[in-house]
Amino acid sequence: MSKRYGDFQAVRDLSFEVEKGTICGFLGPNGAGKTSTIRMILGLQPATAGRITILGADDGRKVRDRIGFLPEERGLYKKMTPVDAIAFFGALKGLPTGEGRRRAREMLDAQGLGASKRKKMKELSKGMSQKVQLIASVVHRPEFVILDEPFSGLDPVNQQGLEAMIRGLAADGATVLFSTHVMQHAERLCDKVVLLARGNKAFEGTVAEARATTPRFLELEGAIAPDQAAGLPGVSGVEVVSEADGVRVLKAGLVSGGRGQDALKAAFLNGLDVRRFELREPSLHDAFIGLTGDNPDQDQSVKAAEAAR
Ligand SMILES: Nc1ncnc2c1ncn2[C@@H]1O[C@H](COP(=O)(O)OP(=O)(O)OP(=O)(O)O)[C@@H](O)[C@H]1O
Repeated sequence: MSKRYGDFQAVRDLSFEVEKGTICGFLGPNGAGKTSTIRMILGLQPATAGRITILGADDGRKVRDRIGFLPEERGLYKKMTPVDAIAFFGALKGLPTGEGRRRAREMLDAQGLGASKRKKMKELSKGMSQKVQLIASVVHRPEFVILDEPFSGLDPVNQQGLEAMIRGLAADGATVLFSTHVMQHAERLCDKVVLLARGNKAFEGTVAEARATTPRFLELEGAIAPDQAAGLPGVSGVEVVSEADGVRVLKAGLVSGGRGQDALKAAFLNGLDVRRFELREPSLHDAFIGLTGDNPDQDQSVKAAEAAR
């Protein structure tokens, strides 16, 4: 599918599949087109071109009661208790209120939020209310769960809690699609990732397959010049990561089949001042940069606005 807003092409010829019962990460910087795509999947906004199939339907609205959605813009009624808020969202999906309240209590207990059951939403911390909102979006036990940037604004402990919740949903048989610009979450959670940059799909496959697209590299630290590192066997492309008082941290790419120990041996024989030497496997973050040339931490809507000016 594709999406245009006036002259601006937000999503271009995007195509991907999410297999039943898997966790799929939809990854890209802010402004890459993730929310636009999710809104098209849900039938909340029309595609400019293309089509989707979700749970056998050609429009997300036709199967809305079988889908759970956590939007990027969050907010639950501040004066409600978590139990009431969760049951309310369940009722919107056809779940009887009594059953919604029963499930809400059970799920809040399971998430360690039992003590907050009688508080008002406005009294909860951001991490707690985000967990409540996730529970509210899945209390009707949807087959397909779509989460837009579920980790944003959470501290590492709450992020871990949320990761565990997402794993639990998949373990219970749900299919999960979540968007994020933080690659580490996807690295830990996903069966599959779809990488999006400036509205274009850059990659679809497993995390291991994504990593394999990017060469391994060496990290060298010491009083070494980039061209000295570039002369080591198996090394291709050297960039300076940092430099202070003549000591540099260098990132040196390894050619396919290049061996770290050959480079280390040569560095030793050449008398290079190497104080730290590490062979690094590329992370998903490295793979994203390698595949797209973009940094996932950089907001692309800003770039898009600049380009339009
Ligand atoms: N209704 C709209 N009208 C015009 N431009 C829009 C509209 N919605 C999104 N855009 C633009 O389309 C691009 C993609 O936005 P989108 O929200 O889909 O990206 P995203 O990857 O979800 O990022 P974020 O996480 O920041 O929402 C951005 O440049 C954004 O400014």
